[in-house]
Amino acid sequence: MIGSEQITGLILAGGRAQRMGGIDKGLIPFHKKPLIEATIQRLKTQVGSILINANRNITKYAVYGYPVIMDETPDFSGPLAGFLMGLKNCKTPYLLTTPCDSPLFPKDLGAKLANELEHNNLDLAYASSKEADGKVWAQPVFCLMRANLQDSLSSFLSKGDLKIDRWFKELKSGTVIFDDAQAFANANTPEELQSLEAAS
Ligand SMILES: Nc1nc2c(ncn2[C@@H]2O[C@H](COP(=O)(O)OP(=O)(O)OP(=O)(O)O)[C@@H](O)[C@H]2O)c(=O)[nH]1
Ligand SMILES: [Mg+2]
Repeated sequence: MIGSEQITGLILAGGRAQRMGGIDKGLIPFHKKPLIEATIQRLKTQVGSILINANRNITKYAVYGYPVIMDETPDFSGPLAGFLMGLKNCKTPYLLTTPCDSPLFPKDLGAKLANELEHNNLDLAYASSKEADGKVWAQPVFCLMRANLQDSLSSFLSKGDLKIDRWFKELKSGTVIFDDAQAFANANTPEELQSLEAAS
C-alpha cells in the first residue's frame, strides 16, 4: 500500500490568473486568509511533504515553511511546467498535484489515486468528476504520478507540446471518478471565488 509519507504534494500556484485580473490567485483572500492556506490544510493530511510552485511573490509563499519552486522558463507555459519542477524537486516515490484555486478537493484524493495507481500498476492516476447530469470530466491537474517521470515529461515539453492530456496518453495512465463534482469547483473569476466561499 502506498502510504501518505511516500507522497509529496505539489501545489500549483504558478499561473497568470488572467480571468481573475492577473493577480496572484494563491494569495487572494478566501474566508479572510490567502486562498492557498485552504489547499495546504486539505493537502497536508494526505502527503508526507509539500512543495509550492509559484512564479511571483515568492517570499509571501515562503512563509508557510515549504520549499517554493519557480518554473524554469518564465513564460507561463502552463501547469506541465509546474509538474516538471515538482518532479525535479520530489524526494519521495510519488508526487500528488493540486491547483491552488480548488480548496474543496476530496479529502481522500491521495488515497484513492494511490489505490488506483498501485492496483493497475500505472505511471499516473488523475481525478475525474461526475456532474449532476452524469457527465464525466477529467480533472487532470489533480494527479498522482510516479516521481521517475521527469525524463518523459522533459522530452514531451521539449517537443513544444503543453497539453496535459497528450502527455497522459504517452503513459500508462488511469482515472478515478469522484461523485462529488462540487469538490473540484475552482475559482477562475471573482464571482466563482464568491460562490466557493458561500459553499464552504
Ligand atoms: N507552474 C505553472 N502553473 C500554471 C501555469 N499556468 C497555469 N498554472 C496552474 O495550473 C492550474 C490550472 O490553471 P488555471 O485554472 O487556468 O489558472 P491560471 O492559468 O492561473 O488562470 P487563467 O490565466 O485565468 O487561465 C492553476 O493551479 C495554475 O496556477 C504556468 O504557466 N506555470
Ligand atoms: Mg490557465
